[in-house]
Amino acid sequence: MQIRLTVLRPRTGAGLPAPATDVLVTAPVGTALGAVSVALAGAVGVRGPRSATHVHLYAGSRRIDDRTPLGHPPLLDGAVLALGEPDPEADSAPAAHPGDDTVELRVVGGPDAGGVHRLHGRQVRLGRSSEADVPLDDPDVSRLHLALHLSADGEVTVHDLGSTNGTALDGRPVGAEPQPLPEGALLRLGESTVALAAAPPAEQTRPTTPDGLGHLQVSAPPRPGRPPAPATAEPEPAAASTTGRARSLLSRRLGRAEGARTPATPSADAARQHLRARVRQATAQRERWPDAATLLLNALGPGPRLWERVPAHPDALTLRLGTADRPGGPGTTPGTVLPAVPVTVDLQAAGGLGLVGPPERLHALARALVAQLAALHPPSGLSLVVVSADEQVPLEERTARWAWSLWLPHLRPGLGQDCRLLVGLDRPQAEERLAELLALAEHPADGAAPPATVLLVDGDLGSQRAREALARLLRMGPASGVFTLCLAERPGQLPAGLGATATVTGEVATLLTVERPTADGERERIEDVTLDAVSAPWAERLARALAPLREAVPTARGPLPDALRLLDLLELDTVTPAKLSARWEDLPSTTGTAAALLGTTRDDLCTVDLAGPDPARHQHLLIGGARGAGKSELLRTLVASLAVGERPDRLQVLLVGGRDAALAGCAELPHVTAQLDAAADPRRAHLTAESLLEELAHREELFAGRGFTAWYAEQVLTAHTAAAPLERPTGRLGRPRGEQLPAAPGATMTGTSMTGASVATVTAPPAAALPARLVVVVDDYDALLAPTSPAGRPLARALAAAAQRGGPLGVHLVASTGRPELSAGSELDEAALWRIALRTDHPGDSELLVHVDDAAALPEQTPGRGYLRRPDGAVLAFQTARVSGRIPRTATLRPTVVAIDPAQQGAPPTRRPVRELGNGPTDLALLASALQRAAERP
Ligand SMILES: Nc1ncnc2c1ncn2[C@@H]1O[C@H](COP(=O)(O)OP(=O)(O)OP(=O)(O)O)[C@@H](O)[C@H]1O
Repeated sequence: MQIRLTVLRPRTGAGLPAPATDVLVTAPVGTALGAVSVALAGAVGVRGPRSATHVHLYAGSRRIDDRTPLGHPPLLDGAVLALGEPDPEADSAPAAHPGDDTVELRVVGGPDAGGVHRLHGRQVRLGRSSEADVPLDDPDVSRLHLALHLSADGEVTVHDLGSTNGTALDGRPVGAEPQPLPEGALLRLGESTVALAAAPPAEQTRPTTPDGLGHLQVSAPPRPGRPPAPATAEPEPAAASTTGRARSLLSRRLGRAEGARTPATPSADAARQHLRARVRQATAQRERWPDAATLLLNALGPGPRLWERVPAHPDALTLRLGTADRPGGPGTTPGTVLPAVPVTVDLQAAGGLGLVGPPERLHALARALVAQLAALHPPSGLSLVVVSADEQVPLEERTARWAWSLWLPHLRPGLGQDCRLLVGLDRPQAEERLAELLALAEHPADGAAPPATVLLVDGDLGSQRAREALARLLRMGPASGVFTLCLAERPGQLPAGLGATATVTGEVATLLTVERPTADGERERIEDVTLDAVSAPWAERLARALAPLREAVPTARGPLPDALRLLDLLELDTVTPAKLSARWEDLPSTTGTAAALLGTTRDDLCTVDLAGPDPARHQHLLIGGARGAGKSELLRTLVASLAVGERPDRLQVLLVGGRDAALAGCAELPHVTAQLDAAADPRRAHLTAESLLEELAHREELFAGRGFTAWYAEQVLTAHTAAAPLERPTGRLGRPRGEQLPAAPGATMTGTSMTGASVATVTAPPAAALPARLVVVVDDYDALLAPTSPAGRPLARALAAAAQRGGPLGVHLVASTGRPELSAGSELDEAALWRIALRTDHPGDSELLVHVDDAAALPEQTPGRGYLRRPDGAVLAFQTARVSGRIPRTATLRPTVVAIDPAQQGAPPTRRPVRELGNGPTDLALLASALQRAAERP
């Protein structure tokens, strides 16, 4: 396990910020904080204490117990630990505890947006000065600009403190006389907009589950769709505006809205309707394009809107740049203006966006945009790449500027990029990032569309090579899947090919002029947009809130992972007999299952269900692929996964191995009744073939025309009814513990005839138990079919019979073939409704297997990648999860704490010579041992 933490050194003087160091902690799962606390103190230069008991670490204002395991809350990725004293910043943290009744003041727009302030006390002053209770970094705001009063009964009033530029409440000027400030009303001071809101209710917080590895799994985002427009009160008509600079500021927003608010409508009713439509539209637009404060609250919660913009979302990749007075839509009087509604740019339409202006303001705007992308789009649907390699700016400054973004989970490389994070903070890193993006856009890994990436380029790229790569990406446009945000001081410094621009204007650089494409292919220019900008500490707070969050489903779109661990997918990182038997306990008692989790598709987990959904149809699986494509590993993954999913008395596995004893590792699973090497032991092959045929005949007789599922359910029901009056504790099938179900004559095949003397592990079901579902797994099926395989021929005939008659009887075949042309036309080929093509040598092989030729284009470097054809005809690309790997190296190493150099995060990481332990147990061995013990539990 690896987590990134920040350690704060005790302050050296009052008012001075605590010096901070970011560290990478590498430790086995379950390591307690105490094991690394001395090293954490050492990382910030505090040496001396030899024992953990002398090192006190705090998360916020709370001391952390030394026994807290690393990777569990609060020791999650991105956490800040204060050494020796509570975190001095902890009290100023906004809204970490939703659900109480307090009122919040949110800064919803302007050059210092995003703030969320809990209102405490009777009077709260807002202003530019540090003396203000809510300081705002807005040049148009006076030092002490306005005051809010909170009465004991919860009423809030506002009055201006004699500010230079005035205050406006929903368009009406506010003077020295206190006016009620209702929730949701927009209060304007300078270029900033603030609003009162109730703290979000606790039930709006999305559930999270710690994974023990430093992350919190967040449940899937809501389905794509737009949030409904909330009901709002009608505003009062606006009054006249004020004088001087105040007039110039307010009239820009209010004057035009003013004029529009006196429509010549035929009746008062119609006027009211138009006014209602205007309010509804403005509110709906503000909801749809959330402000920075809403984003922060959703990251901290995490709230319902976190990562809502999955790729299919109608607003995916559309950025809110600021707010302006914009024309009303249908239902409002012509000429109506919606005040202070978001102005957006759709990156999918524009391809790229150029941002021009003075660096400081530009970076604050860029922070708001990157934070917005990260809070609204899940990392599986969007990756972010930050490149800041302009050699005119010192490396330290570039690094400090973008250090906050390094906490965003969207910067983690997911496609084998040679770096720790997707950043380019010097020339070689920038060249590498651009080359990677170009390669991905021009040669997508497996023929699929490249994943969406937003590339932020801050200033010049530092080299001709990188500039050329960017120019090629921009020429490709949205088809490249890369959407670029370019920052420049002057328009002439922007590269060609950006479809939209936003230029910072205004006396104090708080406005934007936006040029963007319209839906009908024209260009549109919008002036006087009050830009949304956020401070660096705000952006870091949001990024740290996102740092530990992970989507509950490992992949939701786009690239398939290069490698996956089955135990991770099964959420069995630490696999114990108790966990396994708990899963079996939860199984339904009527019909056995035969579902195997194989890996992930682009959207979801990849599962094969041999028992459903139509049990009357033959449910077999045929797997084909070239040498080294990953067939044997896929079989092992399938068998391991079947075993986790069903108890050994209800699902049994017969292994028929091919060359290389590829299935040997599975023989230890308690579900495996026999393992046979047909070529090495022709006699047993013969006996096995006979037993299989007998078993089919026996089941046909026993079930008397019914299917396995129906018959099984009936037997369980009968046993359950018979057992009920006994009032004894019942077992998992509903039968009294220790009692047998009614004898099923002949139902002994799995315990006797199919299990031979030379079997590695035999776990027989209780005598006379119900016949279990039987999965016959055959590696190298084509070898059995070959005319040179006399030993295999009887077995091949029995397998053919199982293919034709077995499905409804609960006997399923899973077979792999390296020569699809040999297995083509066989009974199994005819009957298999589930089909997989891993990488094939020829398109024709892929066609034979999954009826599309795509598997021939799969790369050799990613064994286990393939296409699954489901019984409904859908064909999905997937990556097989691995079960024969050894436990990750970090799982057994001594814990280490290493300082992180942010400037090197984009450089190739130092290679470890061995990625897995050479002689530790494989995941399969760990799983088999835990399954055996689970099977022995009463
Ligand atoms: N899903 C996977 N993830 C990562 N590596 C894999 C995966 N599947 C297979 N490999 C690796 O690829 C190599 C070949 O895998 P495997 O033996 O399963 O292929 P095969 O198709 O059975 O080959 P052959 O036909 O030669 O027996 C092995 O080194 C294995 O570790």
